[in-house]
Amino acid sequence: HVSRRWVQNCSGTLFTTPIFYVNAGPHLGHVYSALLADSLHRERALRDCATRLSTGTDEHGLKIQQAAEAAGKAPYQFCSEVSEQFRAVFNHTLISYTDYIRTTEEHHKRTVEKFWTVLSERGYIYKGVYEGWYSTPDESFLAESQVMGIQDKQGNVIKVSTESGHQVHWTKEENYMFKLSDFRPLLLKWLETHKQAIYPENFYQIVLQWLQEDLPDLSVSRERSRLKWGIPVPGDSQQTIYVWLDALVNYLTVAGYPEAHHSWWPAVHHVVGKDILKFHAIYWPAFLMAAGLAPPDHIFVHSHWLASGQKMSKSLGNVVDPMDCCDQYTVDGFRYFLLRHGVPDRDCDYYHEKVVQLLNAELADALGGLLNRCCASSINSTQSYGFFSSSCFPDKHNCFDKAASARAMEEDYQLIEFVENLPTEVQARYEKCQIYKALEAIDACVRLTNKFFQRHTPWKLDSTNPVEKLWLDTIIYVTMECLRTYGTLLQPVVPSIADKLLSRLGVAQNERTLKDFLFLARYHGKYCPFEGRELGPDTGVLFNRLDQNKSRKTKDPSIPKL
Ligand SMILES: Nc1ncnc2c1ncn2[C@@H]1O[C@H](COP(=O)(O)OP(=O)(O)OP(=O)(O)O)[C@@H](O)[C@H]1O
Repeated sequence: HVSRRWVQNCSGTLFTTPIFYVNAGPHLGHVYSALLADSLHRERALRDCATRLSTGTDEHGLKIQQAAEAAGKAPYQFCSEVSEQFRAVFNHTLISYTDYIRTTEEHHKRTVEKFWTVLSERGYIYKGVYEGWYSTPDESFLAESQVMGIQDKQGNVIKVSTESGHQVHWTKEENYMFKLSDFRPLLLKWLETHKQAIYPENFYQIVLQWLQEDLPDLSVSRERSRLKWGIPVPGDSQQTIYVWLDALVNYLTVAGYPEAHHSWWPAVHHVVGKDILKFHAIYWPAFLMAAGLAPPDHIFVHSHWLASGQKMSKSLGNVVDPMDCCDQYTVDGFRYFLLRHGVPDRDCDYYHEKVVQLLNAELADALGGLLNRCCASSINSTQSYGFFSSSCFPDKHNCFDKAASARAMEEDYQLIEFVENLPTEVQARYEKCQIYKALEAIDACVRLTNKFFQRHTPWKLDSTNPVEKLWLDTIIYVTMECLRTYGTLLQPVVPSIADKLLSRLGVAQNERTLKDFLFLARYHGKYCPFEGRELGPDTGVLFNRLDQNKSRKTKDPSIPKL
């Protein structure tokens, strides 16, 4: 049975978002990463599994040092202000984080120092002279194969990173190096034996490809004279720990390393954008192996939101403000759109018309319309959950039950089969971080339920006739059971809408988990606590239709303010 399977599979999981670099405020892309992790975390909680969600801010490095200088602020004050902006946006968009970490916190510094010391004591760090190309915006040294020459606006030939396009400069300095080159065989073995470690599959293949290429040792410190805003190397105050090593260790800080991480490590699921795949899928597992720890269980990678065909990014300045989106579409509407339309394995274009069209079709018309119809007092005169009649809807597998009064049709049996399987399908989609597919499956069922309602034209049934009343009550009960399933499954994505829907159906807070979820109990000859229950009092619209032109006019920056 479905619910038994869930309990068996249940173990504690720590979901993480990337920690966000505070050289500028949050945009839609950051919220998307956080939302994916948030709904994975909420879905686990719905199955009564132990789960945590961590997010936070990455606050060291040259870019922050420079951004703070430009803003005329002390680095820590600058970081605190931007970190608070991220926290405010995550609170507003209902990201249910359990841990919010800042890399400037003392306990994180201690974890990084400890982690560095372990790497050093195990012989994976040595001092060397590094000479090569350096990209300040990317905080990375690059091999010759990773740079190319282009002409700048003045016609001078400059070198840029082939991956990010940022200018690079020839740099020579004494650094601590990490023996990354030692780890190629171990990383390959890990990926061979953990084919689901990096998901979706196309990113797994990309990482395998990288491992066929040159894997030089990695510089993991910078001269303190150049980079002051960072954690000093233990025992060498002239060097600062590389910001990426510092940032990645945040996951261990949250897990409680070095004393208390065992109950959460390696049951970790990182959600990351594809731009930081190499750091998470090569450097991070190698650091962990060097420290004698296992790599994380899963790395879920997602692609980018584009604005007019280009990656939405703070350096390009083409970002969409998540707060504006929440104003226009409501928080739940915005969450639904990003998770329903965002496909992790390929980039997605973001534009207003698409959001309005999707939300009107799926949340307002299909889901909201269905709820309205079965709660309308013209059809549901007793304002209740309905009653099930097995003579109208006999058990398909029990031929003795088939009575002359049976009204259910073949398509109705198909509907209940689809809805019955929906929780399992949704769970399978979540396990692969295919939330858009989970939502697609729910939407397909919502549409089938609308058809069921339409097919039987309950508004034509005479409720004063006892025989017709039995069938009318059954139609309402079946529709409500379907809606209860959708409301329960939608909680990780649209928590407020799901709450409104379930409250309207009279489903109590403690009846909303998936642990003992049973669909259509009465059809299976079991007791159903919801049958005949009075509906909740909130008759408000589930999701108001959006006006395509209106929202656009108020938010289009090309329209000058009067
Ligand atoms: N356009 C985007 N689409 C989806 N996710 C994004 C996008 N931009 C950023 N992210 C998420 O936020 C993380 C951190 O991004 P970052 O802070 O580097 O933002 P950015 O706007 O890309 O900055 P920069 O322009 O300086 O590279 C990414 O790894 C990814 O998880």
